Amino acid sequence: MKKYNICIVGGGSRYTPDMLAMLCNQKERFPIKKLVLYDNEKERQEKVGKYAEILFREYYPEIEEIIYTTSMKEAFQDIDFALMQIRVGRLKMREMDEKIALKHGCLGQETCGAGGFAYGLRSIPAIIEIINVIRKYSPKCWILNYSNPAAIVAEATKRIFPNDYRIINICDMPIAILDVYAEVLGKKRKDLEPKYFGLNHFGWFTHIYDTKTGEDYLPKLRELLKTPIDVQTEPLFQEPSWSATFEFMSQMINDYDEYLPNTYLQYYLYPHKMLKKQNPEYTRANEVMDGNEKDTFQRLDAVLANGKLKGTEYDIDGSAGCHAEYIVDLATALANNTKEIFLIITKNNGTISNLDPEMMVEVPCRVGSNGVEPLSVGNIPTFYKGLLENQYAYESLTVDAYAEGSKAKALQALVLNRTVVNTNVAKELLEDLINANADYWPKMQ
Ligand SMILES: NC(=O)c1ccc[n+]([C@@H]2O[C@H](COP(=O)([O-])OP(=O)(O)OC[C@H]3O[C@@H](n4cnc5c(N)ncnc54)[C@H](O)[C@@H]3O)[C@@H](O)[C@H]2O)c1
Ligand SMILES: O=P(O)(O)OC[C@H]1O[C@H](O[C@H]2[C@H](O)[C@@H](O)[C@@H](O)O[C@@H]2CO)[C@H](O)[C@@H](O)[C@@H]1O
Ligand SMILES: [Mn+2]
Repeated sequence: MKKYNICIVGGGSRYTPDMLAMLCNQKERFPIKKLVLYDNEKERQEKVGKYAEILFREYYPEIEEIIYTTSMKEAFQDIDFALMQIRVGRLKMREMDEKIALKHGCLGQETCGAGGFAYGLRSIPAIIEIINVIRKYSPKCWILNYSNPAAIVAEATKRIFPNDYRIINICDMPIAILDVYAEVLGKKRKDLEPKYFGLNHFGWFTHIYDTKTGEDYLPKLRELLKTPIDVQTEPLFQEPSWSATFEFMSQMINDYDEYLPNTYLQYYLYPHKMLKKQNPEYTRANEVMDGNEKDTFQRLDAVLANGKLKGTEYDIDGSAGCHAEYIVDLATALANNTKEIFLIITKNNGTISNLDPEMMVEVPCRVGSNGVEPLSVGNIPTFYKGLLENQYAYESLTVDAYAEGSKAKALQALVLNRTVVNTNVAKELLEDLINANADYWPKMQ
């Protein structure tokens, strides 16, 4: 079986250690020859890189090469797959995004509203630069991007690299949702085939079919979910903010009599309610910094001190599968032309017939060695069409604001966002965001 050279871009991410463990557990179906970790922060990359060396020595001794580096030139030579998970400005800037929005009475969230807008304008230039360098050294490598805000990143990559079908933007939220609901149904995610339409973090499941019998479980699920659920075995439910998010699904399902919304719609359909739940002094970024990020790097320190994982509490033998396996599923579909179906962010081109062909929509796509092939959705009803056109106009204007360095377009984008709306608020918010992002954003006038 062919062995692949893979590069994790944002190799210092808090997700990387679990992703590496997952790659070790998946080596039979996705063998790796060379592993490269690339990050622009040396200290962080070194820590994860040293962890990778210990992990692979114990669980993947057959690997031929491990490189961790802050040099793009070194990182991107002869790569088959680049997995992109960068967070420009790290969690410190996420905290700024969330708190600045809240200061102006708007929702403070990583990818939605003013937070997602600010994050998008930081991500775009970094991602474009990285893709240009990858293409110089590995012209045919598959670039699997899940750096956020994926909707805005996807709109930018479509515009700058219009013919590059090897750039694929994907999000794991629908996968996490299906994992949770498969458990509610007493099934496995792979028993289910979803029909879905929307934009990233802004979409709806319309059917959830049994892959064998064709039965549509969505009506049954909607009934079950009208009462809040608690899926203790699901790791996400151990985090109060995620269990609250899933609990809130029942309100959305009770209020709307069709489909199954993506969890992120809570922010757009109930912005005032969500705003009231937020603490302007301690946001989700603080929870992640004090929780998952801290725990992850403490775990790495312990492994580096022990020099091993096997026989310690950090042993990965028998560890449960994780959502990140979808990346290997996707990579194997591309490499082996399996034609499996994934929800991907891709150019509409008539897939949703009554929406702009230019929109970057999130829809089921067949995936094979020639890339992604969206599956027809047809016309969508007026309510969804209106919401999606409004949200896409916001996303598109955000990319215009980047491309033209235009404050006017930035203001229009913010006003269109359902979590901002008010022009005077948007003007003040924009000034604060421009000042906070001076090191990252293009100059705007
Ligand atoms: N789409 C999805 O489904 C999904 C799911 C989870 C996380 N994410 C995204 O993955 C990314 C990583 O999240 P995280 O919480 O692990 O963040 P993190 O801060 O732990 O890690 C991000 C890493 O990116 C590095 N980085 C920042 N700018 C860079 C650049 N220009 N070049 C190279 N490296 C750079 C940072 O130094 C850091 O080590 C984020 O964009 C997050 O939103 C996406
Ligand atoms: O607030 P965070 O940083 O914990 O989460 C933000 C991300 O949330 C989604 O990702 C989930 C993912 O769906 C789930 O499978 C599991 O891996 O946890 C992730 C969050 O930790 C969302 O899809 C991402 O885009 C967000 O960045
Ligand atoms: Mn996502």
